[in-house]
Amino acid sequence: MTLSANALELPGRLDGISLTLRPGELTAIVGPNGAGKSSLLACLAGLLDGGEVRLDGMALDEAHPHDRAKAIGFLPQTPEVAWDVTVETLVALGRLPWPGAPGGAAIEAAIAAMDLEHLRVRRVSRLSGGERARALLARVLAGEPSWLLADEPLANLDLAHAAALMGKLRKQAREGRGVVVVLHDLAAAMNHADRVVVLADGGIAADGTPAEAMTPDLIGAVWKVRARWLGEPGAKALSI
Ligand SMILES: Nc1ncnc2c1ncn2[C@@H]1O[C@H](COP(=O)(O)OP(=O)(O)OP(=O)(O)O)[C@@H](O)[C@H]1O
Repeated sequence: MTLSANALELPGRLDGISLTLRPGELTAIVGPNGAGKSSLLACLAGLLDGGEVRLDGMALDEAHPHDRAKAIGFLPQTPEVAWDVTVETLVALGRLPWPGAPGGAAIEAAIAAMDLEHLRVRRVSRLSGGERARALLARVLAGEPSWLLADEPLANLDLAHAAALMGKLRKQAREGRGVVVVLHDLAAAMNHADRVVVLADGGIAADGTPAEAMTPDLIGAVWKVRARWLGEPGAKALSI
């Protein structure tokens, strides 16, 4: 089930972006502030209309909203939680696209995957920023979507949870999901992604394996910094 975009256009935001994303891969979308990353992700999720997006050949805007919600799980950059429910209830809300279907196992798996067992009866208003981010991602995972689209999921996470989360997202991809994440941490993209799409000024500046897409020259041209990669494959750091 591929997810593809054809010549997406949003004035001042996206400038004719086409790409095909494949299941089983962790794709990182990177780029400077304002490059269009969130806009692209929202278009791929069917939440913003920038043109043609197809899920396995079918136009996303023709899919029933329930089917779309089952296929694509989306975690926005600043998710709102409308009700001050417990973590367990919040995660269970991820089963809404599946009315009547048993979801206990999926909810438990999502709670375990996000390391939330000890917080399950805690109300959302009493979580730290990082705990809340993990609970919100668990809600998306509980829906067992074929595609997982997350906008800056590392933003509030400490070092250990950020590394663990990238490992978990990679595992989701290895199990057959398509995983697409917007990241600012280029080292996380280098060490964990299968594919990196670099955006600049609403267009694609590079697209390939992390090493192909994020060369020091490309980073220099897009971010206007002199950078070099240090360390071994899988544990690289960016020196600026
Ligand atoms: N609702 C909107 N209407 C018009 N322009 C917008 C809107 N939201 C964002 N923009 C503009 O579109 C461009 C791309 O924004 P977008 O949020 O997609 O970038 P981004 O790469 O995700 O940035 P960041 O790294 O800062 O989150 C920016 O110039 C932004 O000011």
